[in-house]
Amino acid sequence: MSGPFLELSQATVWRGADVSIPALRDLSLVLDEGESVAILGPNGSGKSTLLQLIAGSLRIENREGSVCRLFGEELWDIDELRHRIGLVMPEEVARFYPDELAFDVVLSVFRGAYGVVRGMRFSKAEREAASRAVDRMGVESLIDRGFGELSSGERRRFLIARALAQDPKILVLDEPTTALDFASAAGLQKELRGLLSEGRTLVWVTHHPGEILPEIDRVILLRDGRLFADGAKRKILTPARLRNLFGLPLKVSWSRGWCEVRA
Ligand SMILES: Nc1ncnc2c1ncn2[C@@H]1O[C@H](COP(=O)(O)OP(=O)(O)OP(=O)(O)O)[C@@H](O)[C@H]1O
Repeated sequence: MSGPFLELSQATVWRGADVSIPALRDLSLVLDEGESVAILGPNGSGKSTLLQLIAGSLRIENREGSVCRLFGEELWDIDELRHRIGLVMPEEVARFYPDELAFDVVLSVFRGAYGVVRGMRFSKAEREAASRAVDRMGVESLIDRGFGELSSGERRRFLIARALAQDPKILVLDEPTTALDFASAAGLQKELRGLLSEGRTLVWVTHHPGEILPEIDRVILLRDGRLFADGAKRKILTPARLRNLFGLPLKVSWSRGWCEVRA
């Protein structure tokens, strides 16, 4: 372990002007570098909001006793943070023009931009780092294709390559296997296990407990923007707790570190 990269204490986050309920409420949580974690919860429970807090792109309500520290700092430089934390969110796909070259999508991370990099200069080191990340995700044959021409799974791989190009130690993934077919999801899981074995830390939001990799032991459950449970997955993912969380009876079984949940 190398110390906390996120420290939240009584953190509340409001999103949107006309809302009466915060997206996260009084959340207290510590995430340590070296400890990967899966985050689960019903729709609207605040999972993506928490990821954006981790990536430094949202702020908490300024209240006495409320704290949000990233790498021990309450003020951070977003460019520096991007080198340390790679964020992949499904809605990023829509931020790129369909005719953007897939390789340019990867390069855009070095300028904190979403595409439109034609005309920008990149150093040899940046191009090489982008190529390494693309190779890593197995999409090198597609680099000259338009981003909009790619399948969902291919686009997802390019977005992960984009996040990896800056070699972050922490990778934050919002539902990375959504819309992927069985083989693509399994292939991506294999790549992500490889990243874990290199000592990277994954923060993985998922709707499916069955996707939680055996290497990831800690599970955080959110409900209505609050912390519902946090701990070792075998203690947390029990039928009683999941019934409480999702409001329906569920069966839970385990096999070699994988969890299966059925209605
Ligand atoms: N840009 C926004 N403006 C206003 N409210 C928002 C915005 N984004 C999210 N919210 C609200 O914040 C709350 C938490 O949303 P969030 O996206 O974090 O939940 P989630 O657990 O990731 O949901 P899902 O599983 O559906 O992706 C929800 O009530 C949502 O409506």
